[in-house]
Amino acid sequence: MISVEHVKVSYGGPNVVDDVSFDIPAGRITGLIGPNGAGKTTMFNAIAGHVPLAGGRIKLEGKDITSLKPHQRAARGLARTFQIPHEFSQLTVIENFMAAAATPIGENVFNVIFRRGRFAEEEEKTYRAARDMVAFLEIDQVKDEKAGNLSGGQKKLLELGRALMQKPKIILLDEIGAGINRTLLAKISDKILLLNKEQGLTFCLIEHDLDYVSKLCDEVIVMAQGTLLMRGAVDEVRQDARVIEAYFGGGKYEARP
Ligand SMILES: Nc1ncnc2c1ncn2[C@@H]1O[C@H](COP(=O)(O)OP(=O)(O)OP(=O)(O)O)[C@@H](O)[C@H]1O
Repeated sequence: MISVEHVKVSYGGPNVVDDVSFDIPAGRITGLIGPNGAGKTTMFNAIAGHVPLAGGRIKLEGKDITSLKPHQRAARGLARTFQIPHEFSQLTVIENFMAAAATPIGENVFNVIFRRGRFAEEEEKTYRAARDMVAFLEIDQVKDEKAGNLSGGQKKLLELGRALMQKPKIILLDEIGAGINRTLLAKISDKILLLNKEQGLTFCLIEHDLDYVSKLCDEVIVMAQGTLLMRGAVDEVRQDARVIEAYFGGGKYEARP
């Protein structure tokens, strides 16, 4: 689905991602793990087009997307969530979902003036899709709440819903489970597994809790200090001496309390 080929990224100084190559296979849930500062979010930024590459290329379904802007990559089916949710805080949950929907028909003047009927029809369709998303995520009680007033966990659900409204083929989830309680965490994993199994949606997720990763992911890619350390099944990776050294600093792994 995604091929990362010899990617390098620099924020002005030395490369923080340095010659990294891996594939994210279609229809699977792949984890991207590694210690703080390993370059995981930077890699997501590179894949989604939020930072320029200092070298290498990114392919989506075999096509080179390296020169495409983020919205062009989104139009080809690539969605992402952010570690710090990017909601429109003054809009309600429903409005946030509508704003995130793929290619609203009313976006240019021609459509607004000459295709009013069609515009209303599309808007109604988008509204229905937004309502369906509220139902899918089971957040009916906050659907008319301004996004800025939601709890941290509810914002994570909103972030997932906004990505899903783009009708993507692949979603990059950046620490969707961070800082939320176990009940909500379980709910989010159920949704991810359902979307993967029933719709074949591809996921790549960054997450620090390896127990959580092992429940969701078929395979994990491990980064450390801007490089690719290894990839494999979670249990295999967990026992690898290089990973223990890099990821856990040689210490014992502590599960989420
Ligand atoms: N906008 C930026 N400008 C300059 N340096 C940055 C920027 N963003 C990240 N970095 C640096 O790039 C390196 C990789 O950071 P990145 O956030 O990609 O790591 P990470 O693996 O996602 O870490 P974490 O698990 O803590 O989120 C770090 O040394 C970080 O300080």
